Amino acid sequence: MSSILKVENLSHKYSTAWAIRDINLEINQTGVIGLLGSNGAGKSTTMNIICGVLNQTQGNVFIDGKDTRKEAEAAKMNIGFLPQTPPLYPDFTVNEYLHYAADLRLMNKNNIRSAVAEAMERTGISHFSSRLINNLSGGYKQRVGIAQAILHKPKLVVMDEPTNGLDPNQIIEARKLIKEIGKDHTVLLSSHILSEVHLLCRDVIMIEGGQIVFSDTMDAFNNYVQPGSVLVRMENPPPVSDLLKVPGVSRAEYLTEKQARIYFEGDQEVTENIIEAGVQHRWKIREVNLDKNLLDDIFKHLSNQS
Ligand SMILES: Nc1ncnc2c1ncn2[C@@H]1O[C@H](COP(=O)(O)OP(=O)(O)OP(=O)(O)O)[C@@H](O)[C@H]1O
Repeated sequence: MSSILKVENLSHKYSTAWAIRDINLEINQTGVIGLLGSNGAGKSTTMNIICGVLNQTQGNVFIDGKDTRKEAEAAKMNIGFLPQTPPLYPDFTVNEYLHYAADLRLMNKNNIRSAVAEAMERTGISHFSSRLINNLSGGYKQRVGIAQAILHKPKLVVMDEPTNGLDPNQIIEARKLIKEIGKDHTVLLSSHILSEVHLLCRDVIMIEGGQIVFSDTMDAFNNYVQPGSVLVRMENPPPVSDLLKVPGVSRAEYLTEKQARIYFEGDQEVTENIIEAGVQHRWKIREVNLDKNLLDDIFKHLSNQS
């Protein structure tokens, strides 16, 4: 049987500089696979090539055994793509837009109506089907973006930083939906947020400087990475004693008036606990990030090993 995704010696050069070099990957199962890397690591370039939006300089991509260059149409039947900026038309209603997306995918006309209804149902947007996309919140716009990516039931769904720009509540909802979609699709999700990859992914591929520096299961990754702290920025910051009440938090300190460094041990769900406590107690969390220095250390550590 063909792999769902196979990438062979993929390299890409923008004008003179190589953005990615010799990327090799093979994915055979459903589930969420994280493509983790810092800004500029080469995630979007890799994803854009996989999805046929960008032509590679060298190498091959096969989706369900179909070469994306030689059999582009057949390969695209099994790809759903949510780019960093979802390709939405603000003047369309949700229903019109999804019908249009189905047409673009050359779906059988007889199946479109039921496929659109199913995708809306799955992403929780059926009640907004007649609403103009322009009038939706960021979180709902993202759901429409996800709906267009799963409309034709592709084997592979590629999502480029899907929680970027969402508020903490919307992030929780989007992650739930992505996890759900991973149950019966292969989802390749890029992120520079380590805690997000921890929460969602079964396997992780780490890319740095355009090259893969790690590719294995989440469990194997955890042996390398012991995230010990997150940085949390809040509009309405509580006293340290309240932060310590969040399950899993071992220590907390304020770096500035509104930014705390929160330490934890072992529990990968702790960022979710912090976000939930923030919503409950109205701390108005604006940002939750793994300590940037720590992430850089991990990249350095992994890069040196390869
Ligand atoms: N259109 C372009 N022209 C020239 N260089 C580019 C272009 N797009 C990306 N690059 C460069 O290629 C490298 C990889 O960028 P890419 O956008 O793939 O990284 P990324 O991991 O997705 O980063 P981010 O999280 O910031 O989107 C970077 O050095 C970037 O500056």
